[in-house]
Amino acid sequence: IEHVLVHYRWVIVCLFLLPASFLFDIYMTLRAWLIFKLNSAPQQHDARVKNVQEQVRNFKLGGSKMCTSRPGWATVSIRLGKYKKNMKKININLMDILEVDTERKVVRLEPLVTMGQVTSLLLPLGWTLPIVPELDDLTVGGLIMGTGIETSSHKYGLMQHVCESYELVLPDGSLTKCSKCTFAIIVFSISRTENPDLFYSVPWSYGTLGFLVAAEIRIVPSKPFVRIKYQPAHSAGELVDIFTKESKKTKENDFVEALAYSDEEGVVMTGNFCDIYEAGKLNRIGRWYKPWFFKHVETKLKSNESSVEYIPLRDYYHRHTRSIFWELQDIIPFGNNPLFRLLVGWLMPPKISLLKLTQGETVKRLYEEHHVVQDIMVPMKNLTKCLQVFDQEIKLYPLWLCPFYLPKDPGMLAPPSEEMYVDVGAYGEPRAPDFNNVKTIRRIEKATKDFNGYQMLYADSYMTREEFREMFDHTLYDKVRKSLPMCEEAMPEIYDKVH
Ligand SMILES: Cc1cc2nc3c(=O)[nH]c(=O)nc-3n(C[C@H](O)[C@H](O)[C@H](O)COP(=O)(O)OP(=O)(O)OC[C@H]3O[C@@H](n4cnc5c(N)ncnc54)[C@H](O)[C@@H]3O)c2cc1C
Ligand SMILES: NC(=O)C1=CN([C@@H]2O[C@H](COP(=O)(O)OP(=O)(O)OC[C@H]3O[C@@H](n4cnc5c(N)ncnc54)[C@H](OP(=O)(O)O)[C@@H]3O)[C@@H](O)[C@H]2O)C=CC1
Ligand SMILES: CC(C)=CCC[C@@H](C)[C@H]1CC[C@@]2(C)C3=C(CC[C@]12C)[C@@]1(C)CC[C@H](O)C(C)(C)[C@@H]1CC3
Repeated sequence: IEHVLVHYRWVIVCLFLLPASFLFDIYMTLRAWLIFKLNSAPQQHDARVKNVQEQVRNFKLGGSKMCTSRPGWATVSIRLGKYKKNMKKININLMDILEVDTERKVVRLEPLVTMGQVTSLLLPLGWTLPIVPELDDLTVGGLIMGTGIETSSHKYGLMQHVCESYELVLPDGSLTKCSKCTFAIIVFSISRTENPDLFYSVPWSYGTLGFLVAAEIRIVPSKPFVRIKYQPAHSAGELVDIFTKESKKTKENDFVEALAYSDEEGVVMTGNFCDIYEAGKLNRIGRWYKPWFFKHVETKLKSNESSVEYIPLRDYYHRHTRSIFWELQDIIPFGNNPLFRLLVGWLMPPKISLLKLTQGETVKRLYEEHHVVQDIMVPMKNLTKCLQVFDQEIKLYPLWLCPFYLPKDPGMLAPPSEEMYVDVGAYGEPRAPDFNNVKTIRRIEKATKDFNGYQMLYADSYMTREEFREMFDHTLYDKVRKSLPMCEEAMPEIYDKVH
């Protein structure tokens, strides 16, 4: 049965999930279109927020705590969110783009707006978010309460570093706005002044301080294409050298990313916005019949020379969406076959939420035992050692390498000094002979802590509460939880949601 479930999962996926994903997308597109034509989103926002406040005010203290009502299967994470079972679920039905203000260079978004929605709206206007995490279905709320990273992060940092303000319904039902500025502004019905402590403790808080109802995120001008340069490397030293050097060029490179295909080979990609492309070098990698991006990049290893291509901006942002990084090859083994792409490619990828909903206990257990999904964020100077640990412990390729700048802001991440970090992402089936899910991941978590690094918390974490508190600085978080009325009684702690 296990063999059939794993090797023939594609039958269910191709016959049922792909058409279902397609119908769901049509529904969402029609809905967004209708809302914009009726121009109703901004007017309905205040009423919807009042509804969230009412639900929170109706919560009775004692025993259970509060979380959002978003079902576990709908989220972009490995978790099913079992903690939600016994909690009071607050329905946050806020999924619209409220305002695009090109003068102040900010966009005001509701928490269920997805990255796919943002790029289809902003790019035609010539604007973009400084950081656009690449999976279409990632939401603003999840990326702010968790974290978000992209290949422009070497310039801008993480999602939290490009946010201007958050509007939250607090555990006592009051509405507040917080931002990093220290001067007081009173906006509409929002009665409190800006609260920088709250602002800095929201990222990585996983919805344990209150409910996000809107956020202002910076926007930057965009251009229609990305000029991308592929630099193949044929030793680990060369890969780390080129990657480190390119990540430091924050002015010259708009995007930096690398894929390591083995312990000795990888390709570093640097990208720049541009208005026009050279004839014959345009590659619309987002088209349904094109090869999966990571397979396309792998072909660059055949040569020692670097090469250049032009990719439409939206195709670039969502370059890993069609193959769900490299996860889809395990689910539909022939998904990258040219004939399959030509005939069925336009239905791809299946929605992650539908895959989760239909996966069943056995597949879930098999994934838990024989699959790794981890993103580890370490200082760039420790990258070589980190790659060695990954090779020894899990031997899983490709690895995703994404640089990001980490300032020394207050909050959960307290790096010893501000510096360039790198996110090392491992997604797939490990080939290390001694792999044991819990033991191996615990060893990787320990190494991460020794490197002054952080584990991304959408994935499985096996740290004890003490280890978790050593990795993430809870000083400000604890202070804010104490100061917010009813917070400690009504909201769970981060650890209780993510461990
Ligand atoms: C509040 C608001 C104000 C705007 N103001 C201007 C303006 O002043 N000048 C200007 O040139 N453009 C403005 N736009 C952007 C405008 O939506 C785009 O130009 C858009 O692409 C219009 O073309 P369309 O109606 O054919 O697009 P559509 O096909 O209707 O939309 C394009 C994509 O945008 C997304 N989308 C559209 N509306 C919404 C919404 N309300 N919530 C969430 N997602 C949505 C959808 O995902 C869709 O796929 C504004 C958008 C909004 C939401
Ligand atoms: N490139 C990248 O940066 C990528 C990032 N990710 C990760 O994926 C996750 C995002 O996935 P997504 O499905 O969008 O989010 P989720 O629904 O998984 O939400 C993540 C957390 O944010 C909380 N949250 C979400 N919305 C609100 C809100 N309005 N108010 C209060 N709390 C809220 C949730 O709380 P609750 O538990 O109460 O529901 C949950 O704990 C992030 O953790 C991100 O780090 C994944 C892939 C790529
Ligand atoms: C920081 C970055 C770039 C993170 C990328 C993370 C992705 C690779 C993760 C996020 C959600 C994720 C864990 C998921 C899966 C693969 C890896 C994903 C896509 C899959 C699709 C694997 C197959 C599983 O049966 C199941 C459907 C449950 C999950 C769903 C979530």
